[in-house]
Amino acid sequence: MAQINPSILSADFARLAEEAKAVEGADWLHVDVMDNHFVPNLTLGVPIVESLRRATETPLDCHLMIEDPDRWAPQYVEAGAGSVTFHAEAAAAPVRLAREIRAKGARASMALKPATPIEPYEDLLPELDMLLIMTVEPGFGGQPFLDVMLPKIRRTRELISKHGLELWLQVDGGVSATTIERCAEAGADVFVAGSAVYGAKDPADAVRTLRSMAERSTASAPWACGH
Ligand SMILES: O=C(CO)[C@H](O)[C@H](O)COP(=O)(O)O
Repeated sequence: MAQINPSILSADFARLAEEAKAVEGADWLHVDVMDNHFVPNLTLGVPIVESLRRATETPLDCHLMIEDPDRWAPQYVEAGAGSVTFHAEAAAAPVRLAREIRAKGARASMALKPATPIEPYEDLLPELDMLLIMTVEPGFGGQPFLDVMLPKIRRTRELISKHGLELWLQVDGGVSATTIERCAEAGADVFVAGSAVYGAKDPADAVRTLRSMAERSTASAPWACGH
């Protein structure tokens, strides 16, 4: 089943609780944590995640675009995140960190920037619940989708199938009604959408539309059966 995770990076930060409620019905709320070091932008941290946890029933999918995730990621689990994504380029000990996130009770996920290949991480995949392939350079919403990432999505789906893993494959960046079908056909099953959801007149309806487009595109994919 396709999952749609609205990215609060495109929400109105002065009304975060209302903006979170506006997309109830989404699978997860994608929370973009940026430290102005790993990426050239600054957003929010642990206290706001704690507040969001109280403001919505939707589980929180925290994407840490930060340096030193080995130190900070466990605090996001304690703050109430149901899934925590750290970047492969930033983690000093990704296996140890994934195990710690899981041991604390959240789903462990690792992200790859566009220029980072999947192949060196093949042996780590069983340690993860989700792999995030960035389809823009991380840091800002509203950027155009990088379709040169489609082969990497395909290769990652093949590795997941080869190893028989129950790993979710998330894409983030430029996902919209014009790009989601290509991502789904390539093998993604979790879709982060910022401007395509919060830029819509009815964000909840945008979530439903994106989900049905993705589901139609993957209905006959062998890896999607029973998903
Ligand atoms: O991680 C991100 C940027 O680093 C955002 O989640 C992403 O860009 C979503 O915004 P949009 O759908 O508008 O591209």
